[in-house]
Parts: sequence; C-alpha cells; structure tokens
Amino acid sequence: MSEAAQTLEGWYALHDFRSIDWTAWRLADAKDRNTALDELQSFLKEWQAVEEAGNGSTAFYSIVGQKADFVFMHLRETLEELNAIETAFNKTTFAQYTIPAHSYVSIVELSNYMAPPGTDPMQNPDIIARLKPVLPKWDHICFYPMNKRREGNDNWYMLSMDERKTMMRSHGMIGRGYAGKVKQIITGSVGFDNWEWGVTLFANDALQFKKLVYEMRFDEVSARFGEFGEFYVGNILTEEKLGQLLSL
Ligand code: VOV
Repeated sequence: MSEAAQTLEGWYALHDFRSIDWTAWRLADAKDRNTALDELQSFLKEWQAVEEAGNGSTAFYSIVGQKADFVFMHLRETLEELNAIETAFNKTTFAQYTIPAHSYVSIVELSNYMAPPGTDPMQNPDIIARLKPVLPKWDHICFYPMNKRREGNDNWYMLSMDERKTMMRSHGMIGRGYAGKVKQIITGSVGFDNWEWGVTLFANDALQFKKLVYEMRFDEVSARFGEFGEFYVGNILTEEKLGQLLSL
C-alpha cells in the first residue's frame, strides 16, 4: 500500500454560485428592489466584520458566461457556520430573485509533500495563515474542481511517496513562477463533494489564469494525472460594480 500524504486542514469552504432571475428582478417594484439591495449590502457588511475579526473570509465575484451570474466564496471555522450563511441568504428578499446555479463544499488543505522533515507545521505562522487565509480582493477569480487519475498505469494513489513528492516539487516550481500574479487556494473535498479538490485562483490580470493553467498542463502531475471539471471565471463585485450589475 502507498503511504497517504499527511494533510493539514484549515477553514471550511463553500462556493455558492447563483444566477439572477432577471425577469423577476425586472418585474419587482422599486421598493422591493431597494429592500433586496439593502439586505444584500448588510450581509456583505456582516461578512466583512467576520473577516476583520479573523473568524472567516468571504469573496464576492460576478461570473462571466452562462454558468452563473455571481459567486460567494465563504471560508468559516465549521460546516454549521457555512450552512447558517446559506440558509440566512436564502431567506433574504434578494435571494428570491436568484436561482441556485452550482455549489461546492471543501476545506482549505495543505499537504506535507514539500514540508521539511522533523518540523511541526502548526508552529509555523505562515502555514497557519495559509490554512485560514483572508481571501484576496483581486480583480479576478477562477474556480474549478479536479481529481487525480486512478486508471491503469496512471494511478496517482498507487505511486510511492517519493514519486509523488518529485512531481509535486515540479508542480510547485511552476506555481512559484506566478508569485505575486496568481494566488491559489487549494481546498480538499474528498468525502464532501464530487471531486477531490477545488482550485480557486485570484489574479489582477485574468490572462495569468490561462498562462498558469496552460503551463501546468505540460507538467507531469497535471498532464498524466489531472482531471478537471467546469471552470468558472469572474470579476470582483465592489459595492459600485454591484450597483451597476443590478441597476435596470
Ligand atoms: C499559484 C501557483 C501555485 C503554487 C505556488 C502551487 C504550489 C503547490 C504546492 C507547493 C503544493 C504541495 C503542498 C501543498 O501546499 O499542499 C500544491 C498542492 C496542490 N496544488 Fe498547487 N500550486 C499552484 C497552483 C495550482 C493550480 C493552478 C492547480 C490546478 C492544477 C492544474 O493543472 O490546473 C493546483 C493544484 C494543486 C493540488 C490539487 C494540490 C494538492 C495535491 C495533492 O495531491 O495533495 N495548484 N501546490
């Protein structure tokens, strides 16, 4: 049997994708639309306060294309908190004008492939900060789920620890070339959702998503073992952008 990688887990994650019911939004009277917007804005403020208190983090982006219109990405200490957030949102007036498009449940994960032996990662403040990250408010987001293949000679889970370490090192080297341009949050979802990991990327220049993901396609761990789900890409929703999005 191959040795399982040790993983460290941080905050739980919910990616909540919604579409806007434009027909309903257009038919709503101005008073209802104002109530809806006010409620949404007070939720955003509440989530910001949670972030400032160090108890979680939330990102809010519009989505380009027909898969969804926007996404909330929430990080919290427990699954109960994530559940409470989605339920509270579902009870808002604004939610009546949205349609669930997609969701993804996972947990921020770091593995020990690159960890120096004999060190306690939980004593390392950089590691703690990566397990409980404040989501960057960069201009763009990219999210997709992925698996590592388990087929014939391409079975990631049958490889030795050393083989996997070597490949992950090469993966990390490519990633490092994008330092300052792309920030990645890897969330593990084995046992939580349909894929093994969620990949969430942030960048100020969306083109860097394409450059990074393309470069990784040639790297063995992605070329041989990577299987990918649907990609979602979008733009940050500031208060001003939100106003523009919803104005008729
Ligand atoms: C911004 C770039 C970037 C950087 C620097 C980076 C580095 C690293 C390091 C050092 C490590 C290992 C230790 C750890 O931290 O867990 C990882 C781990 C991982 N990665 Fe990564 N990755 C990046 C980016 C990055 C991308 C774009 C993808 C998607 C792959 C693609 O082809 O589309 C990805 C995937 C993963 C996954 C699924 C894991 C977990 C694998 C497992 O088997 O456990 N990742 N990653």
